[in-house]
Amino acid sequence: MAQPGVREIFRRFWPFLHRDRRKLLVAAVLFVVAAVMETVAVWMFKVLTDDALTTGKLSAFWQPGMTWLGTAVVGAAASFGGAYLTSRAAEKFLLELRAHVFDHVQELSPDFFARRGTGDLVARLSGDVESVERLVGSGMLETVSALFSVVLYAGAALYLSWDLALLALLLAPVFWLVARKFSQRIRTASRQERDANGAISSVVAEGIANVELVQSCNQQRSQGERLHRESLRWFGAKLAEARLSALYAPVVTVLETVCVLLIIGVGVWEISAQRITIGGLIAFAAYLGYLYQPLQQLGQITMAVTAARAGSERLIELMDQRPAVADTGRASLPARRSRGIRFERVGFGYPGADRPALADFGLDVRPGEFVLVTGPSGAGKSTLAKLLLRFYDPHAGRVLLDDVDLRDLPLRAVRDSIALVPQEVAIFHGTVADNIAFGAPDATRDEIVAAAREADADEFVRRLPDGYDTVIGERGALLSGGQRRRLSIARAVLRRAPVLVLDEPTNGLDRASTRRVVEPLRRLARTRTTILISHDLDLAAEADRVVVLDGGRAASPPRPERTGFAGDLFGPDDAPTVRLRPPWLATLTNPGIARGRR
Ligand SMILES: Nc1ncnc2c1ncn2[C@@H]1O[C@H](COP(=O)(O)OP(=O)(O)OP(=O)(O)O)[C@@H](O)[C@H]1O
Repeated sequence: MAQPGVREIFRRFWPFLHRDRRKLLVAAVLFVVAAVMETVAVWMFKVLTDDALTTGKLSAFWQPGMTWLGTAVVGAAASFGGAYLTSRAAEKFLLELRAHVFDHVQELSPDFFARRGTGDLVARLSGDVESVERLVGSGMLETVSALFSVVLYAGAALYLSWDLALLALLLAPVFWLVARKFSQRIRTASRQERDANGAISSVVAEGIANVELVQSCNQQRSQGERLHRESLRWFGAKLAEARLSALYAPVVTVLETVCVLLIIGVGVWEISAQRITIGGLIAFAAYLGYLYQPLQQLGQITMAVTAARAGSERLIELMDQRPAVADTGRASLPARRSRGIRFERVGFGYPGADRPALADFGLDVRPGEFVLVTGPSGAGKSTLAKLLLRFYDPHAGRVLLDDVDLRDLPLRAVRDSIALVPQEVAIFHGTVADNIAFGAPDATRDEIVAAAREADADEFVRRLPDGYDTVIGERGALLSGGQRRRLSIARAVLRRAPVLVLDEPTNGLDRASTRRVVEPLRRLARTRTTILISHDLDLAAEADRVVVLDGGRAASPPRPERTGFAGDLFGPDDAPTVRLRPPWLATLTNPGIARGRR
């Protein structure tokens, strides 16, 4: 994507300022008033010099002196009001833009986040948002104020001495050229700095998230080196940016001094020819001094534009990402305790993947049924859950909830109907109670405790130092794997959804922990439609039916009765059951062991 121009930046981001446009207008008027007051104040200084100072007449002092004081007070008030209103609008712009981008990002599919570093997204929501504000909010007003100041001061200078003023204005393009040169270089450095900054945040965020893996593999040094590499890249770009920014002000100051000296020299000659008074020349020099400041500001606005173009490019890229699913369905579901689910010849492939994750897949789960979905790694089991929660839409076929296509339902209704216990248990920094109530923030403490009981989590929670008020660190580092799972199940229970989907809830747990997860599951499944995704064949005995997925297709026919898994899948010893047994199962177990469990 090409960097957007200023017009495009305003088109995209003005809506976030639109509500404050009146305040911005008032601020602009106040800045103009302040500039007018400055102009009048300098003029009063000229009058004082010529009428009172050079003549020594006190009577000539009062009127211009009081006028000067009055303009100073009004100018100060206008300046304060303008600055305050600008800051207020600017901060609100930041709040609204950040909230909008964050809300938008939250609607994107999980796949989007898998392809991007967290740090990069954080950088876009902080530095990039601010760089856009510095142009669209405060930058715009500064430009208005600087332009008015230039017109007023230049007008007053022209009025005092048009030939001196012309000489000064002829020198102005020098400043413009210098600003242009600098801004081009700063643009490159700014973009590089932002990219490197995003990469640093990603390395740090990943390092912290995966600290156990890093330590167990003794990879601290390589992670440190990764950070060092990105830091060096950032350091180089930041230094280049700092060098250019730091050089810009002194270069302008030297140029300014040369110009002022040149003008004073010519001014002395004008005085000798009596074309200007001494007060007039001093006021002229003052206007010139005042003039260079807004000119300098205009130069800096060029830099703000440069930074905003780089920042807005990255923000617009984010804002233009379309969610994988459209929330346009308006159908409604009948009120019911449990719901049926049907996958009808579903085909789906992830963006960029070379083969489909699901192909011509069919599955009919009756209301209240408990289905175990099993199969080898990569068979498409988690994809089923993702389609069911509408993180994605199928490319072919339909997924139905109570005979209604998910696409015809509002997203909220779909997700309110289905509680997911994901493979990776997400824990937020907060108390145990907050974590359980994440999907149902209005739940009372009694409801939270009841959900924890149902998930067999109550006992271990009560043993924690502050019970339900114990703050568990980010990612639940204080809890065991099994405890985290039970917490996640309690969270799903509290949502009281008619469908429960569990993705590998016993993965990585020992027998005792598995039992403590399975027990509550058995109870929960009695009152809900349940889909349990698992490699664990021991769980088959809990289910009404077992569905085997292989390569994105159903590999075994579904069975209607609740008779247990082992016998169903393998049949009696002498039956030709190997046909039903996918190759990966043959290495896992044998019929004798499987039946022995029952
Ligand atoms: N975000 C993604 N982008 C591209 N391909 C993906 C993505 N997620 C999964 N896949 C691919 O889709 C296929 C099905 O993945 P899925 O996660 O559904 O398998 P699974 O049966 O749940 O595996 P496991 O038991 O290991 O969790 C795999 O080939 C996987 O590599």
